Amino acid sequence: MSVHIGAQPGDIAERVLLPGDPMRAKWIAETFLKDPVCYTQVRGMLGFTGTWQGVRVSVQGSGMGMPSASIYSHELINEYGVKSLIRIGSCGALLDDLNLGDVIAAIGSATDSNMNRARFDGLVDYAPVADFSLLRTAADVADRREIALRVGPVLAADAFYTDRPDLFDTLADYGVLAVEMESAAIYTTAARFRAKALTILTVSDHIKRGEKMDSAQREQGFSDMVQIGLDTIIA
Ligand SMILES: O=P(O)(O)O[C@H]1O[C@H](CO)[C@@H](O)[C@H]1O
Ligand SMILES: O=c1cc[nH]c(=O)[nH]1
Repeated sequence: MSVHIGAQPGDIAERVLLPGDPMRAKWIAETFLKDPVCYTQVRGMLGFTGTWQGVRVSVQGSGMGMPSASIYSHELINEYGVKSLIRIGSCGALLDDLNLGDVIAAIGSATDSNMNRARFDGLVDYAPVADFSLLRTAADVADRREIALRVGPVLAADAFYTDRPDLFDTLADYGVLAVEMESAAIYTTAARFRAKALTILTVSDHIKRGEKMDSAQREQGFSDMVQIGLDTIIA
């Protein structure tokens, strides 16, 4: 058992989906995995292992924000031997041509977090990026499933409630698709410890238009994202 995950060695698969919400982890495990077993309830951050098309896959809640996501990705890789992580998250769209329910793969992750500035003494603006093989597989899977997948950069923000919404317009000018709160930390941790990571997101809110998903849209949109994530992680 690690500090934040109550699993024994071998309980967690080498391939892990990482939703922020532990209840989404439960829903994914119960809806998609065969024979899911809950291996941790520490802090209510649920984790499950089952199989998808005969391959062992785990689904682990990672919480909200980069400190939390860093803890779970660090322990999964370093204490449980996890090799591939795919974040399965919700996001707020910044571009006009994105709509609720659209699915995004984050090729890179700009961030206002200070974590990487501290790592590099403020001397380098490290660029957290997706693993290319996972990204290419996700694009192929989405094509095969006839799900439109928008690939581009996102912002991993420290604050959900921001005092600087004007920065979203500037980021949109630079082609940043959406805002969420974990991808930069997961990409950085995976790079540091030689694991593969990808972030797939469903647009749950439109920042400029003030739109929000209702529960039915959320479920259908999240199903598309989860199926891309599962097919990608077992490839
Ligand atoms: O839906 P999840 O995966 O939690 O992701 C998004 O939702 C949370 C904010 O509501 C943040 O964690 C953000 O990144
Ligand atoms: O971080 C997030 C996630 C969903 N929606 C947002 O507006 N922000």
